[in-house]
Amino acid sequence: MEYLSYPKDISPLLSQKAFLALFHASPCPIVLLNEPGCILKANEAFCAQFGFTSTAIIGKNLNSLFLTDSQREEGEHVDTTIARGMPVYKETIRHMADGTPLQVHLSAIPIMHAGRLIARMAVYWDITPLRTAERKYRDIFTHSVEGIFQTTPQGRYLEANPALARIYGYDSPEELINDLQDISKQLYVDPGRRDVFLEHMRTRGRVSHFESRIRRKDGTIIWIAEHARSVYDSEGKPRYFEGAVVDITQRKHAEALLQASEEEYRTIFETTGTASVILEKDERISRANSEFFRLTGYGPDHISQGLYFEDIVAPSDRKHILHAGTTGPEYCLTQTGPHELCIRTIGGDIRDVVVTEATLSGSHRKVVSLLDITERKKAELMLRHQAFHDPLTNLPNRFLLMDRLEHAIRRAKRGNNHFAVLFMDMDRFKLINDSLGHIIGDRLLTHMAAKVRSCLREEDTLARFGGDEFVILAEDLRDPPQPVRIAQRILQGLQTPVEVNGNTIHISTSIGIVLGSSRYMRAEQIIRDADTAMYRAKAMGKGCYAIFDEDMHTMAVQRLDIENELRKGIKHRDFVLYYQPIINLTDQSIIGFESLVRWNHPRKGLVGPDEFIPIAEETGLIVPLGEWVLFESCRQMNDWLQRFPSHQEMLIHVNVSGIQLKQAGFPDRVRTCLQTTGLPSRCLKLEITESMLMSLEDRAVTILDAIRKQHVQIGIDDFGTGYSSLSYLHRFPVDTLKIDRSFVLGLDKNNDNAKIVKAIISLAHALGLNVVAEGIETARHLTMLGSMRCEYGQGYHFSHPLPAHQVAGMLGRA
Ligand SMILES: Nc1nc2c(ncn2[C@@H]2O[C@@H]3COP(=O)(O)O[C@H]4[C@@H](O)[C@H](n5cnc6c(=O)[nH]c(N)nc65)O[C@@H]4COP(=O)(O)O[C@H]3[C@H]2O)c(=O)[nH]1
Repeated sequence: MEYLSYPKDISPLLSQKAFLALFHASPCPIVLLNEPGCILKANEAFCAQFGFTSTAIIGKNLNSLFLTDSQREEGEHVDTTIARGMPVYKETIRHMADGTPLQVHLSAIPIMHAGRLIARMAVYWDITPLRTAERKYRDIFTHSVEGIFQTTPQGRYLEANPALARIYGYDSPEELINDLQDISKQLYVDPGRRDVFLEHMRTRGRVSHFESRIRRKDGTIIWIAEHARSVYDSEGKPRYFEGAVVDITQRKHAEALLQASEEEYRTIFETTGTASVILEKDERISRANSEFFRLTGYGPDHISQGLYFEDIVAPSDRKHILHAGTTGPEYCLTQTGPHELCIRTIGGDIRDVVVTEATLSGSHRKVVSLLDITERKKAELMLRHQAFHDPLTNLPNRFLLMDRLEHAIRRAKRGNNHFAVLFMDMDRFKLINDSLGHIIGDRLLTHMAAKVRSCLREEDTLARFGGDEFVILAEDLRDPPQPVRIAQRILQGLQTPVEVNGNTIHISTSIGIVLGSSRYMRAEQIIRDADTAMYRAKAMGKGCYAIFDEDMHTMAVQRLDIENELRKGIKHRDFVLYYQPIINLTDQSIIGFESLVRWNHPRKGLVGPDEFIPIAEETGLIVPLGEWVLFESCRQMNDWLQRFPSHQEMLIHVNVSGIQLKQAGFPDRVRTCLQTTGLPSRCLKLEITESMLMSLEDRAVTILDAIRKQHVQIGIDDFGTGYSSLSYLHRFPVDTLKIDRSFVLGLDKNNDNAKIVKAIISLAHALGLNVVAEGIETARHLTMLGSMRCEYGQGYHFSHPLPAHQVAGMLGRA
């Protein structure tokens, strides 16, 4: 304490100018006290700090001035220490003049002279802000939710706050500091992670967002993010690292989930098979999948340069999207839910797509999917076309024509349409088709279609109605003769022969014309009348036209009546069978009977088959009627066989229509009939007309084979009238030829007929068939046929067709 060893009296010091200047200029509050502790001097800083005036405190005892009762003891302790010549340095509380406590650092220094205390000096330093700040930062350190640490570069903890202990699973920071001796090994899960941390510290002096997996005290693994910096010593060497730690495990889990869902979403987005895009609020495409790029030809570059949904919509469909914003190219899809749209690819191709939109939740963005249905649309169009067009000629078919006709009728009823229907049937088409083959037949139909089309106006409908039938619907006619002029043009146009595969073929058609009138309610009625007129035209000769008139109408009505009555007749079984014997021409014995149906009409009496069989065939009623005839014939023949045992070899010839033959399962029905009636199959012969047989073509062979397998015989009826070539005969599995009665009746008058009959008989024999001659009316017929070696015959010369009971009498006598 030499520097404070002053002369015995302090007064000289107090009067030294230099001391006083220094005393007063000091920013630290200082008081100079005499030995009893009374204030000799107080500097300005003291007065200012504690709120005293210098004059008011000079001479006052400092302890009495400053200390509260509770501080008396402390004051005495300081005094005692000072009295022993020892300085006192301590933090304590001193109160200002107004009583406000201040935290101060007190330096109480004895001033000695010759080993004796002569004065003392007290220096105060207000440390209230310092301690407040310290407390504040300590609080932050202690209560922070982030872990705060100081570690040595070697990997030991110097400091850790409670939050860090909590994050790492320790009960207290102290436990953490004691336990974690080597951060590198004990804390980080991934080997080398601490090295990365140290490398950052070395090169940059800090880390931020340094994310690592760490092992907690209980072994569980969590994710943390560290922010830390190096603190260096005066030589620039790192003294320690300090920083903060945040537990980011939940965020990492959330991120992982998000990433997984993002992955899932991306996979779905990419593999959905549908072109998909994400549209921003302004309809800009911000993302697209590879299917979109494949469909549209656009690529990722177009997206990044700014591609709007409108850019891919075909101009024709842009009206379906609506200008939605006021600034920028903002467009939005106007429809929600799946809807069809045409898009234009980068190459300019137009494709049909089904658009489906979904708004992404919580945003204005949308996912728009475009399902390419171009091929499906094409297929639909094709199917629609096929459904309404004939594949051979590409003309409208029956359905389309009927639809247009219904429409024409409705317009006519409103009074703004005069129309006509022309029904055409190619003459002799069947003959040509059968003799020259289908390919040529098809070529002729195509030729006819083109020829007729060229005779019509653009707006007229020409339809292929089926087979060789064509129908024209001519609308908005100016005058009644116009359809006639159309018919004449067609007939004239067809006069030029057609060259097909080296064949020169003359074709013609018969045309039935119906003028549209208000009495027609339905398209079928018009077609029916046009068909009737066409038959009239055919009857007039080939290449004619006929206009449907009232007579025809009457006939058509009569025909309709017959159809209705026939229906009833079948229901009521108003039919009877007559039987005409078939004779062995050599010994004139009866070898069997042909069953011939008659209609026992309630008003007209017995009606012959020519009057109703054609109508039954047209309407399909021949099927139930024919079934009855077959059953009744077999039943009757079996009855005779039972009653007349000497006639065991008799056959029953039953006429079968081609319509019946075409019915699925006809051979099975024959078998059932034989089983039900008990007639032996060898006693049944089915007669099919030559023309029916030809129309069945190859199918006939299969059906007849199935019938013959049951040992039922087959005969060709009306042979010679069906335009068939004799050379076709060998193709059909038949047993008998029946020469049409027109040839037999003319035998004695026409030498040509005799030649034909002779040729037919020889051919039949050559093919192993037997022959039945129909229509033997005279003994001369019989003689001639005998000389031609015809085995069998039937006709009025032997017997008219007879009712069953008369046949029984005949058999009884024979
Ligand atoms: N001028 C003349 N005619 C003779 C003579 N002998 C027989 N006839 C007639 O010639 C027809 C022979 O029958 P079809 O050629 O099978 O011709 C039959 C056959 O094609 C058809 N038909 C008759 N019954 C049936 C049947 O049950 N089903 C089918 N699908 N058609 C039948 O009706 C046609 C006509 O039968 P019908 O009027 O009974 O006429 C019978 C018969 O009465 C004769 O010496 N001179």
